[in-house]
Amino acid sequence: MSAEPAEIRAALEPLEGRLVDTVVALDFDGVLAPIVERPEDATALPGTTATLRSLVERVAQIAVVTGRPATDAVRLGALDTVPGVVVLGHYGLQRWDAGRLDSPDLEVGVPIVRERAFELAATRPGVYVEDKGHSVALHTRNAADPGGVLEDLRPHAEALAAENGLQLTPGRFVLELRPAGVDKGAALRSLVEQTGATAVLYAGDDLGDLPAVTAVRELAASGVIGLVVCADAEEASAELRTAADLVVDGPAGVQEVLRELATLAS
Ligand SMILES: O=P(O)(O)OC[C@H]1O[C@H](O[C@H]2O[C@H](CO)[C@@H](O)[C@H](O)[C@H]2O)[C@H](O)[C@@H](O)[C@@H]1O
Repeated sequence: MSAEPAEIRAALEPLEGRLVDTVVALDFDGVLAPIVERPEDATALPGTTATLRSLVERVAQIAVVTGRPATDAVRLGALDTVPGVVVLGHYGLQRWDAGRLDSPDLEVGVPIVRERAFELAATRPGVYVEDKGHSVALHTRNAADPGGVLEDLRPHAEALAAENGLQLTPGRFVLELRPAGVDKGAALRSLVEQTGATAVLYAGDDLGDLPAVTAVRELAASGVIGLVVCADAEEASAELRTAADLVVDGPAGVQEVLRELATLAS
């Protein structure tokens, strides 16, 4: 059940008077953009960029932290219309900032995995391969039995990841094969360190967001005020929902939180 406005206000209270020292980190799919059947059709909920613009100069940093390639999230979210926002793509592997993209070289295992992913999809109707350059995602949302096909694919994906030095990250009807050694938790810790922030708000919805939740809790031990928001929906991670301080109704609920945040004193 989504938080009432009074509950949102109460949760944000510890950030009153310290906006300027707060990092606001937001997942993209399911948090800024409603979930849709085809990844390429995702787009930020109307009002997102206006809401981000109203906040961006008042906080230490707004970052979109996503499993997408950074430039995909920028394009789908029109994030280049929000000066000051940074986008950490591929779970923190890439950084996009003011039109400049920092991205490492491709992992050697990725081309092999890509080829094999297309083979696995060819024999499973409805399975879609998202070629993300640095990673490969097998989507089952449009299969007749999305959960069943995901479980059928899982051991193949696990073996492929292990054989090619990659990491398997499951998500909402998706299995992602991606470079190991990066996650949203490490990305968030770096952001807080770089900005010297004393508070952090993180909003997520899926399994790939859990390392960021751990980071928020660990940062609290060193005095950084943390608030975790779960953008809820039928498919949101139950673990994330339980771990969150505030549960709101999908991207519309996240926008409500951000609008309320913008009313706080700096
Ligand atoms: O970290 P995120 O920004 O949440 O990205 C995670 C993955 O999201 C995308 O897939 C999900 O959204 C799709 C569009 O709504 C949906 O069709 C799919 O079922 C979801 O799993 C994206 O396609 C992946 O590349 C991201 O890694």
